[in-house]
Amino acid sequence: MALRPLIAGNWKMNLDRETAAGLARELAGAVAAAAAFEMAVCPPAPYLIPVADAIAGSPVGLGAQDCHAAANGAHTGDVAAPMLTDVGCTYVIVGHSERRADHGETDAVVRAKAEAARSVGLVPIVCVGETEAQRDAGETLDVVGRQVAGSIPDGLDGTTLVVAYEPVWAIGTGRTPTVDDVAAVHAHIRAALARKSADAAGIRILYGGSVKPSNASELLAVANVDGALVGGASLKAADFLAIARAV
Ligand SMILES: O=C(CO)COP(=O)(O)O
Repeated sequence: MALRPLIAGNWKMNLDRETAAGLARELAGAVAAAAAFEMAVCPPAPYLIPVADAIAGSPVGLGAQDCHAAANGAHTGDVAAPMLTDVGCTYVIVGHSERRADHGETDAVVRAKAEAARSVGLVPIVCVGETEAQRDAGETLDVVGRQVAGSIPDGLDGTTLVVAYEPVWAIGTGRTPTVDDVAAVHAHIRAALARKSADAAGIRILYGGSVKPSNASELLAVANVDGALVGGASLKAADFLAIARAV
């Protein structure tokens, strides 16, 4: 991998205040600034501030799991991108398949969120990935290509965006695509990014979906895989660190 890999933990709707801060403290104490990887954690919104405190002064970065497309206003229950920078976030996940499914987020909505994030200097981690039915129908590259085209802003200046390829059927299931399949999709995403940015080669493309210590080194070694977006295995410090150290 030519780019410095990003190992990001998506804690989803898990942990409580104490365990979240404890996990963050453990990671902060274990990661050196000169590590071969960059690490970030994405806790639930109420725990962003205690986690920010726990990782202060460490190389571990902070990300949120979603943001609204508007900078403020009458959007009960939502969180705006400027609020996330205000509490110390550098990343925000947008368009996770769980939000696309639970909240009906379309490519256009995801793109607006990515634009809102970038406008305040947050790096969006834009998620794409096919369902099992789409894979079985041989539609994976079409689906992912369409999602990249629709969810990622045009005319990207620079590399202040990350893409995460997360096959829906691989999330939380223990199943992963073959390394050849991962390579094919990541190459396809790289080509699609080249239509968005002159810096496509510098945009990190993460793989996500059942990444664990036992499969991390083989997945992270695939061409155009520039890190991982980890769910379940990011909730245990030892497992998440083992994944990061597999780069
Ligand atoms: O959805 C994911 C990360 O965003 C992946 O989750 P798992 O690692 O639990 O499969």
